[in-house]
Amino acid sequence: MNNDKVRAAQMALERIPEKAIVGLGSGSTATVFIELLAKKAKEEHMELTCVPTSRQTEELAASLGLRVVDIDLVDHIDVTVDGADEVDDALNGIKGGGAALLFEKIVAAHSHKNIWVVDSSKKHHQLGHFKLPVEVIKFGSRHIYKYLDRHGLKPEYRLLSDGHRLSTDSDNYIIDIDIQGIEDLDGLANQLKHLTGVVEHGLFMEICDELLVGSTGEAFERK
Ligand SMILES: O=C[C@H](O)[C@H](O)[C@H](O)COP(=O)(O)O
Repeated sequence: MNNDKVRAAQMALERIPEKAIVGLGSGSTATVFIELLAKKAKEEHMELTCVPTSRQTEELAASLGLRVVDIDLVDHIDVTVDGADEVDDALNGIKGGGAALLFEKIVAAHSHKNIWVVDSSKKHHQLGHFKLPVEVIKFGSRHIYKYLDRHGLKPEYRLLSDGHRLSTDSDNYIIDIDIQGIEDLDGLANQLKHLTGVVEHGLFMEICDELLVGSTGEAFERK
């Protein structure tokens, strides 16, 4: 197991109350957290209800004995622990490298606290090293692709290893775009949200409340 991920996950674990509704993120770092959480919950008889952010996370959490419920069955989520693909100094980030950005953003929006667990390679002064995932409805997606191309964003459909296009948990496509050098990310987020056929994008602005960096043991709170 990757030590940086374990350390970040352990730091997050300390922040989970004995009784809580917990949002479970997706990806490899979130997976480490879920495994540790399931172990601690069993050993310490924690009273947890968990809300997953992807089918994969749902299956994992249930298989480890965590109580998993649909987001619509809870009024709110106390704390969500998730990974990120890139984070800047203001704790804004890019997510969706594992194509789970839509459910992740919905769960985050209903969480009182959002904790991200990363290693220091994900931290950059400005976002754009990681391609920004944009989730689009399949119908007419080629037109969105062409729009993004015309705007110099170098779009690429996310493909599976067999060359077919990836389908998300909501049966949409992901188009990854290059946002290097773009300073007005709020403007970009707004522009993307207003494109008919775009379901969501992976820019998570002012969502992360606390960032835990496993490789250094540092914790940062959003100002
Ligand atoms: O869609 C996937 C999620 O946004 C993940 O949280 C993100 O890709 C980070 O994953 P990992 O911890 O595997 O680097």
